[in-house]
Amino acid sequence: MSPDGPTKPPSAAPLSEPISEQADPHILLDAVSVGYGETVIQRDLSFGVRRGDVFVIMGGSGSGKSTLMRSLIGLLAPQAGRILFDGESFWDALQHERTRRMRRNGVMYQSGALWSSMTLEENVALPLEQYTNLRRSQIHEVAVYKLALVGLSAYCDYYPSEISGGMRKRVGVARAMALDPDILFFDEPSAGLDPLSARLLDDLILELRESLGATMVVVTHDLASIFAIADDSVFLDAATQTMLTTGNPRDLREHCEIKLVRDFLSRGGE
Ligand SMILES: Nc1ncnc2c1ncn2[C@@H]1O[C@H](COP(=O)(O)OP(=O)(O)OP(=O)(O)O)[C@@H](O)[C@H]1O
Repeated sequence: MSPDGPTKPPSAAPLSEPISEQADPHILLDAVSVGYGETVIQRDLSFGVRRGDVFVIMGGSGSGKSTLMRSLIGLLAPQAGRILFDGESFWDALQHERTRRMRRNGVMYQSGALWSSMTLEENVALPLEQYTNLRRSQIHEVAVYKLALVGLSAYCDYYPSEISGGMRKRVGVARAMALDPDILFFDEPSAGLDPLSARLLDDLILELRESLGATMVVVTHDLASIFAIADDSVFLDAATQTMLTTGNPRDLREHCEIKLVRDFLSRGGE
């Protein structure tokens, strides 16, 4: 195997091997393939996400990051393999168990995905109204609290069109946290943001990890974000349609034996 070639992924090991070094991973992928219909986008994905880590799914455009994300958040069944949360196989579970699990996973979508006709508070309250039996006054309290966590308590009555793109993303984070998830998924959080707003969102992700202790899974190809927030990562490759490596991105930038990964993490300039 050439150290520079995108050949067999060094860490795509069977379940019985190195992944077990991670005691009690929060999320575990075991030989997962994802794609659409007969078309495979990524195959043989085997890695663990440690509890409380910020874990980044990275790779070039079209490598399948969002596709993998869809399988992790319950929108797209994998073509093969297992995805385990707390040791339980998500896609093998009964529908009502899957639904219960999905409620424990918060998702922040790329656009923020807010309802334009609702105030920020109403947007954050929506999952509480849908999935809990809380009284109206309690829902109000929780929604205001979540907006305060993302620094927007003064904007509860604003509409999405009245705030900036960075603030809308924060509302998306507040809504993703509404049901006190123990895993938070972020799809391209910095997309469309200026560098300063993107940096503030990175800071927010780290603050929330500290204060909530949640596990964060982030899809991004923004290098500044990757180095700012990631404890651990997986690199997906479009050409070989599989993962090339896992690890802390700073370590990978310096020491990864695969040139493609080093080039990606240093913008091609070493
Ligand atoms: N609904 C779909 N049906 C069929 N193919 C799809 C669908 N969505 C995405 N694809 C294809 O899957 C491949 C991976 O796309 P995906 O969006 O997962 O990549 P990505 O790494 O997230 O890309 P980017 O960084 O550009 O957002 C692409 O070739 C894309 O055309």
